[in-house]
Amino acid sequence: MSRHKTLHFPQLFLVLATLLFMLTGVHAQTRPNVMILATGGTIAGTGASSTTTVGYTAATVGVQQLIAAVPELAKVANVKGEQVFQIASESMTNEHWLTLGKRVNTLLAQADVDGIVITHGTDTLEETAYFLDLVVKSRKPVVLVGAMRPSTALSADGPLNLYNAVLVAGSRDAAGKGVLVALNDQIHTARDVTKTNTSTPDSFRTPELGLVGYIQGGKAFFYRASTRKHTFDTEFDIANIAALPQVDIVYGYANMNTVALDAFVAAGAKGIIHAGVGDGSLAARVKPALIAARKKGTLIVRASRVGQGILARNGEANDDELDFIAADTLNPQKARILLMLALTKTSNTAEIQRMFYTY
Ligand SMILES: NC(=O)CC[C@H](N)C(=O)O
Repeated sequence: MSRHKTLHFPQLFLVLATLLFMLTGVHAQTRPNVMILATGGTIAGTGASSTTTVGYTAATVGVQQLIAAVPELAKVANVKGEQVFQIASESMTNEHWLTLGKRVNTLLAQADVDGIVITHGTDTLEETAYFLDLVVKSRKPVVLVGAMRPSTALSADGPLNLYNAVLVAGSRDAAGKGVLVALNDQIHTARDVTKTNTSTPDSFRTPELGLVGYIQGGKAFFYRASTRKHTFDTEFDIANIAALPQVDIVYGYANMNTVALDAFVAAGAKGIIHAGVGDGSLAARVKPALIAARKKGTLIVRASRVGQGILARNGEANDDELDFIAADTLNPQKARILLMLALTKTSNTAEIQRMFYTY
């Protein structure tokens, strides 16, 4: 005798209802919860006309308007917005970073937040990204995004960049990869990405070390990850930090003098990033001032203005003897961030050099 029973109406109804629920209700529930923290920049900028791509005003459009401009977001994530700041990113300060970092950590500790997108001006986007890469205590994705054209421009890049960033922040594959930067359909690591062009949409690049992924057809694809420690795996904790130590950058060039260096040291700089020419070479008339500053207690990190390559420790200067630190592959603006955070833990140069080879 057959064990099969005919499905009667109430059972059939239940099966159909369950199927319908799975196709609609459950789908909505499984969409990731992505928080968009808006800070300003060109992505929130407006110009006088649709052909204005320079000379516009940054940081005028609010986060709800940014979200409303991309209704497609609702299909890929449960998106909420929060206006953290409304500034052009050249005005970003250490205080803004501490506020933002603490807010990100608070949100990521919540079970109902799966990932965070931060909209940001592009000028210092790489710096904020690297700061967060060192202080965010979570494996959940954090993605920085900006735009090179204001929201009012023809072919504005902000809306698609935002959509892509939300996709990355909601992607399981992005978890544990550190803070990411997504613009122009590409995904980069915070540590290695840099702005390379004053105005074109392909400005964000990771020269030599390479991007880590692409966004295409509504999906993030990853091909590599950084070997450097980040986020959940760093020794830095800003929870109880109200201010960061003063660290400044002196730029190297032919005919360089010590005016800026002396002024920074006199103003109480705890550390100086020497953005030297070439492999971080020290001009004959600047070197004695750096040595004197170190003797007085200021930490000196040798970095390069070149933009690519390893800064060789004990190469252009005897760092062991002078008690200087080599920046490894960090550009000067990122070396400044690591030195500030390092100084919250120690002023031991060997320890700080270890950090520069770790993060
Ligand atoms: N493309 C941009 O976002 C640059 C605008 C502005 N200078 C900023 O960084 O916020």
